[in-house]
Amino acid sequence: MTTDIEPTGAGSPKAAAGTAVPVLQATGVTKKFGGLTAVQNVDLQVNTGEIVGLIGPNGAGKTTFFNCLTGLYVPTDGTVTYKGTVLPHQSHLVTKAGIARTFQNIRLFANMTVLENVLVGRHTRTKEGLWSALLRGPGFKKAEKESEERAMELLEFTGLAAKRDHLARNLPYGEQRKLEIARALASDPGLLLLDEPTAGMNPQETRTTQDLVFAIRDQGIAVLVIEHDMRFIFNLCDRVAVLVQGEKLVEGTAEVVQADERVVAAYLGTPYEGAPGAEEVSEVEAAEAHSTVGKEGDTK
Ligand SMILES: Nc1ncnc2c1ncn2[C@@H]1O[C@H](COP(=O)(O)OP(=O)(O)OP(=O)(O)O)[C@@H](O)[C@H]1O
Repeated sequence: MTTDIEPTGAGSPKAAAGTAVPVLQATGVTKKFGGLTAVQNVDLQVNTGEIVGLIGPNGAGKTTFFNCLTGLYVPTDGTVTYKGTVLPHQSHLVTKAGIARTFQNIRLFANMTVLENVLVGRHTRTKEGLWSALLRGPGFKKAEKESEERAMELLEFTGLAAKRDHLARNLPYGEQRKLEIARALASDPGLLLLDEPTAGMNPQETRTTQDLVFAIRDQGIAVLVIEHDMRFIFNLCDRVAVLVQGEKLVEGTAEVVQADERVVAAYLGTPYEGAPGAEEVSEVEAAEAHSTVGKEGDTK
């Protein structure tokens, strides 16, 4: 069996040299839920060979933005293109186009084996139809064999090959997250979206996940990752975008983002000049100051 992927740990922190070509282009993406604007006019580009981070405080709109990219939500406004083609608003078509994702809350088939979970992720790339599957003809058997070989390659890649016959629900938490990544990779994506891949992991597991993401990038798959673990994000990403109250506040290298005082203020909840909602905050503060002055005056 030939494999075009190296085992976990083969990655390196440096992006592969070469001309950057846009893989994902989100332009003016807005998502409203009734009166709540969860994502406001966000532009984001991910290029070939890149790992891009998306960070922001709780409720900033990160997952909603992911859902707009992957067809789970229809954006209220804006467009999303993958390799220059506008994406449909249906998640299975987005997967077919070449974008795969994992979820914040693990979504495995708990009572299926590790191998079966990866095979499920393979179905968008399997051409054999229903009748072929029911009759189990030669075409189906060949496709089934190829799918299984590919699934095993991915289990080797993610370090889960020895557990191929274990039920997904019996895996330790960190391995369940890796299995989600293996299943996402089974659709042969050009872009992988990871929603909090290290949530609940210990430092050792986080380190292994970092190596795994580098190795995925080194296979030519661009990565966009949401994560609250700042050390992980800043070690991993070529670029980081910061969302605050649905708007993109800053975008740049780890150094640029870390040095931006507005980012620190956003995480600490301190309003800064021009921040979304800052005008309302200063109006409230002015009104409170005014009423305090009034009360002090009353006591005189
Ligand atoms: N389906 C929905 N209906 C209504 N409001 C929603 C829906 N999904 C998200 N929201 C709201 O949109 C805002 C952004 O939520 P979102 O989950 O995208 O934030 P997040 O940055 O991913 O947060 P966290 O880091 O906590 O996961 C929040 O105010 C949330 O309550």
